[in-house]
Amino acid sequence: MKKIDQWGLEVFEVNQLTNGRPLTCVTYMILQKRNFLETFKIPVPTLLRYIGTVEKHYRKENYYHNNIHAADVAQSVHVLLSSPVLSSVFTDLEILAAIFAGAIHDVNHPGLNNQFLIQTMSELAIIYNDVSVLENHHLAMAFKLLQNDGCDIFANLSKKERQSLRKMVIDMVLATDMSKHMSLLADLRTMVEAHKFSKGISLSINNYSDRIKILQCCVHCADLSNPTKPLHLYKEWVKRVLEECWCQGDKERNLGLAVSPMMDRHSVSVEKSQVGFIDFIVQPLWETWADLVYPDANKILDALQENRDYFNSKILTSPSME
Ligand SMILES: COc1ccc(C2=NN(C3CCN(C(=O)CN4C(=O)CC(C)(C)CC4=O)CC3)C(=O)[C@@H]3CC=CC[C@H]23)cc1OC
Ligand SMILES: [Mg+2]
Ligand SMILES: [Zn+2]
Repeated sequence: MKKIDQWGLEVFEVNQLTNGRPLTCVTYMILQKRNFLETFKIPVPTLLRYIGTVEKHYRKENYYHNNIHAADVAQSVHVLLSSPVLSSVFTDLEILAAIFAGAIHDVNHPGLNNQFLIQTMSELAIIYNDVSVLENHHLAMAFKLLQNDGCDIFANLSKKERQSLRKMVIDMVLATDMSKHMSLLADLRTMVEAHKFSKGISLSINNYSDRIKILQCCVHCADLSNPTKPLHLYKEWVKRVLEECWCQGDKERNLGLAVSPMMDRHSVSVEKSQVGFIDFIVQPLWETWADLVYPDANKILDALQENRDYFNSKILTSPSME
């Protein structure tokens, strides 16, 4: 577990070693490492009870949106916020909020996307009026579980700290809704451009909207970090996300609903969709993040490029083999 600070933690091995409790283990290690248990007076039994309950509310039957993905995102947030360029930019409370957001950001995910829940007028879509249905559900569940006996890990924070943490966590998890991706990226680009003119001056951002923007992007980057990880991990995530998408596609087909492109096991080209996902979504976001924390994310950008080239080389070249 000394790898808790490294990009590319063997999170599937951690899952094996912890008998299926990687989220509890990773979250405990990170908070311990950052001395947050002392700083925020979080009793270990309370942390283990709460995060253990959260872990149980991730659906193990999901191939992708499960507790391993949550552990992966929480740990990735931890590494991103350890970036030297960002050292002394964020307060301990902001970092605690971001790690917590990463840990709970997909809790109780049904393995179906917002579009499906809305189209089938599911209970969740009715509750949240079709607006960021999943993301609202993850947040409500996470904060509800805090009220379980002996689970309030934030009991020893001041009222003001609790309110601030809650607002930041809500803003970060709502920003993991992919429908917010383009506007989030545009805002980040604007900030990076503005920061370039203050070259050399360390990232000094003193208004909430800029600070939360960077934290939102940090969690969003972590949520879209699969293609930036060592290839063997990335390939495992591709297998899992496709399995989960294809299950949804099967449900859509059986319900006579239109099957979205990536969800159709009979038509999707795995390699093509990964190259497209990287070119249109992942690379633009990570390029901008890497600009913000230059040069700290250069190795991550290189790994992304290598992984893109790998999948691109696997695309069947001769058209006849389409
Ligand atoms: C490891 O591979 C993946 C991991 C996670 C995801 C997720 N996908 N999405 C959406 C992202 C936006 N989106 C697409 O871009 C689908 N798509 C196209 O529409 C055409 C294209 C750009 C050429 C290729 C392409 O990928 C739909 C799916 C989510 O909302 C999930 C939940 C939150 C974060 C990411 C996650 C996708 C992966 O491989 C595609
Ligand atoms: Mg999500
Ligand atoms: Zn996620």
